[in-house]
Formats: sequence, structure tokens, C-alpha cells
Amino acid sequence: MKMNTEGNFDMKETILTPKQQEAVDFDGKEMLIKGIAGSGKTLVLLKKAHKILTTCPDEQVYLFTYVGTLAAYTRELAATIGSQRLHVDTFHAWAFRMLRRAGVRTSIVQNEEQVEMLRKSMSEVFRSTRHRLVAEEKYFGFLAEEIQWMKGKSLLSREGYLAAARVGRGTKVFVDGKAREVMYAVFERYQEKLQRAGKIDYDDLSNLLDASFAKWSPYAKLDNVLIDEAQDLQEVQLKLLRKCANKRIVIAADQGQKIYNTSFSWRGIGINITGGRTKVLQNSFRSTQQIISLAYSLQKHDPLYKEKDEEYVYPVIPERQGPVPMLIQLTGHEEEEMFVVKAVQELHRLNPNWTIGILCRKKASLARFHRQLPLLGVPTEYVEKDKGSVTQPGAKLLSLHSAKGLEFDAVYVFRMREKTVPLYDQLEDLDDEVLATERRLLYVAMTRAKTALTLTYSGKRSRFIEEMDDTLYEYKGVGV
Ligand SMILES: Nc1ncnc2c1ncn2[C@@H]1O[C@H](COP(=O)(O)OP(=O)(O)OP(=O)(O)O)[C@@H](O)[C@H]1O
Repeated sequence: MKMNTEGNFDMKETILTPKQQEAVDFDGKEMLIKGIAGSGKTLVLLKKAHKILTTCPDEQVYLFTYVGTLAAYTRELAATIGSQRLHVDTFHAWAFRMLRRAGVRTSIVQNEEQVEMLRKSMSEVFRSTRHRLVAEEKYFGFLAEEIQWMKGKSLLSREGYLAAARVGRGTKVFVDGKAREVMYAVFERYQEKLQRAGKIDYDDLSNLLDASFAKWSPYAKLDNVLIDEAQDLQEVQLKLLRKCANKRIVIAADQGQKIYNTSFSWRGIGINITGGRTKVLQNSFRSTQQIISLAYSLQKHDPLYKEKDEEYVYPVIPERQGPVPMLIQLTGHEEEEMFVVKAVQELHRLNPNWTIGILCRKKASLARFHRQLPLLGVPTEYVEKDKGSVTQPGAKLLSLHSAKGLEFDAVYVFRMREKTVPLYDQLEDLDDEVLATERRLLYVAMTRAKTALTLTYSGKRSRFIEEMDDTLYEYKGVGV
């Protein structure tokens, strides 16, 4: 983002391209902005918000994101707009407040408790069915995702679920009528357990809100709904926001960065994106030619690209030059950590104003950086939910999921080994859809880098490295 002399983001200093400006000026009630990583979707949304706020003095503008880190960053950027009528929030935080408005008193189930409830539901259903899906631990993740998918599509009744086409749910796990009955039984048991505990999970929020719409919607007064990273919202969530937007709805999305288990069509949500209502942004303003070229060589393996999906946006390779991305192989975990510690220390010494993202599939693997880098004089913090600032110089520690929508001068993608990227424990035969999502996570991580990108690994390297064009990175083995 363009910073002014005080180091704050200043929208006025960024001159939009004609295409970006066209999106800001478009006055329709519905609009979709499709664009590649770094093409200015967030910036256009902020400029659009600014324009609405100045031209419509009685209207509110709500800008929604899916992840908390992006909401916090966008809030920081939006501060320069300085309007009380601009609200930046995650969908979940807003939804939870609205549920309170409707008089529903409940709490969100904690992670371990939720896992326990689902495990118990599986073993109860196993006792009566002996079905393989509930017999083997390896299907736990698959069942959890199925329930999430059902809720995201509001398929809550037995009849509705059994009749629904399972679009976007992959094909590796064989699912026939019997399997569906079993999965619905697990869903029912799980819902009973939640209810008995007086709790809900995140995916229940939107369905509960939808059911109590009349009670809370008079207070919502959203007027203008702007949604960033909309590809990661569930169908039911988007439908709900559509219903609340009484003036305008502007959606920014990039299916090439879809990293959650969602499937929807714009028409299904009730949004007309035909004609001039879709704006396409193909140029990255964030990353160098070298970074986008490498990331694109990976993205060419995404089914969206291969199947020429109409939602896919082809990138224009940028002209801005920078260093060739590095791929570093180390001999073990410890060596890999020490290498990144030293490299980040040196990079910080040379560029004290840079933000340096250290991104890893599992947040737990970043602990050493949090301990050691500050001792070496590098300001270091975790960035998660609304904690940490990605605009202040220093090292930033993030999971790949939390990095979504953010940007750093330099990025280290750490622990690029099989079983970590892609992440899998038991299900050796990874489902295509899961694999595509894991690949996109890596694509998102790589495209967070503005100038320098380094990938490190030890052990068996990630299959995604094999997919990249090896003429676009420089390989170095340290001690191997
Ligand atoms: N016209 C422009 N001129 C200069 N810089 C720009 C322009 N448009 C966008 N940028 C800058 O490019 C970077 C990426 O913009 P932004 O974060 O809005 O992209 P995005 O499409 O939301 O990215 P992603 O989908 O990867 O999160 C930001 O630093 C932004 O300020």
C-alpha cells in the first residue's frame, strides 16, 4: 500500500488504472470485481467506500472480510477515510452481534470440544451401522467438511441433503445413498450434542440468522455491502448479505485464491453479474515479474486453470523487476529454522523498514522465530485474528490461512515439505478438491511477497515444488 510521510496508508496518493477507476465509478446496485492476487481489489473497495460516503451522506458502508487478520489490516487502511459510517468487520463477528440483537443467547463451541462431539457422534453411528466412513479415523476430516458444506448450503433437512447434488465435494471418497444416510446420522447426532451444550458452531451462525431475519434485520441498516475475498464465504452467508444490502452490493473475489471449502454460483446467491456488472483486474501491483511468474507456473496446475473455468482470471505478468525467488534445501528441521533466523536477521539489518512475513502451514512451527528473532534485534510478532500489525517493520509470523489478503516486502514460506504442504496425516490418497485448496494456499502465500520470495524445506520436498517451473527459481542446497 502507498504510505504517506508519516507511514500511514494514503489512498489519495495512489492513482488508479482506468479499469480500477471504472469499478469505483460504476453506479449499479450489484457489481463483481474479479482480479488476480495484488490487482487492487481491496484498494478499489476502499476507494468505492470513500466515494459512497462522500456522495451519499446518509448511507452506511459495511466492508466484510472472511479472516480476522485481513479485517484488522483493512481497518488500519480505512482509518485514513475517517468516517463513522464505514464499518469493517469479519462476517462472523458481525453475524454474532446480529444474533444477539435477535435475542438468541448462545456461544460458539471451542475447537477441542467440537472435535470431541464429532468423534462421539461418529462412534455412536458406527455402533448401529458399522459403516466404513465412521469406522476409520482417516474420514474424520472428510465428515467435518461434509457437515460444514451442508450448513453452508443450508441443507439441514434429511430430504434436502439426500437429494442435493454434491457439487464441489470431490470424488476420491466414494459416496453412495447409504453413505449419505450415515453422514446425515452423524450430522444429527452432532447437532444434538451442540444443542445439549447450549452451543453452536461457526457454520450454524448464518442459518440461525436467516431463521431470525425479521427480528434483527431492522437494526442491521447495512445500506452498502462491500465484500472482500468473497470466494471464501459460504453460499448462505452471501445470500444473507445480499438480503441486507438495500442500496448496493460490491463483491471482490478471486477463485484462484479460494482456500476454504465453499461452493456457490452468483446466480444461486441472487446476484446479477452479467453485462457491465463484472470488472476484471489482471495486473498485479504488488509483486515483481519474477514472483508472479513463479506463482503462475504453480497455478497452472489448478483445476480452475486446466478446465478453463469462467471464474478464472488470467494474469498479466508485471514489468517490475526483482530478485529471482530462492528455493533452499536444508538437512533437517533445526537447520531450516536456523537458516531462516539468520537470513531474516540479515535482511532486517539491510532493510530495517521492510516487513518480512514468515509463513508456515502450521502456526506451531513458528515458535522458534518468536523466541529468537527479538533477541537478535528483529521486532517480531504473531499476526492472527486482530493481533499484530502488518504495516510496521519487522518479522511477522503467520499461518498460510492468516496471510490471506496481506502483503510483505519479503516472504519466507517455511517448511515446504510433503505432509506439511499439502497438509495430510492419514488420508494418503488426497482428494482432488483438498489438493487444489492446499495448492491455492501456497499460491496465496507466494503472492503476499512484494519484492523477495524464499521457499525453504528439509526432507521430502512438497509435490507443489515439483509442479513449479524450475527455471523460475534459484535452487541452493545448504549442507546437502
Ligand atoms: N493503481 C495502483 N497503483 C499503485 N499501486 C496499486 C494500484 N492498485 C493497487 N496497488 C497496490 O497493490 C497492492 C495490492 O493491492 P490490493 O491489496 O488491493 O490487491 P488485492 O487484489 O486485494 O490482492 P489480494 O487478492 O492478493 O489480497 C497494494 O499495495 C496496493 O496499494
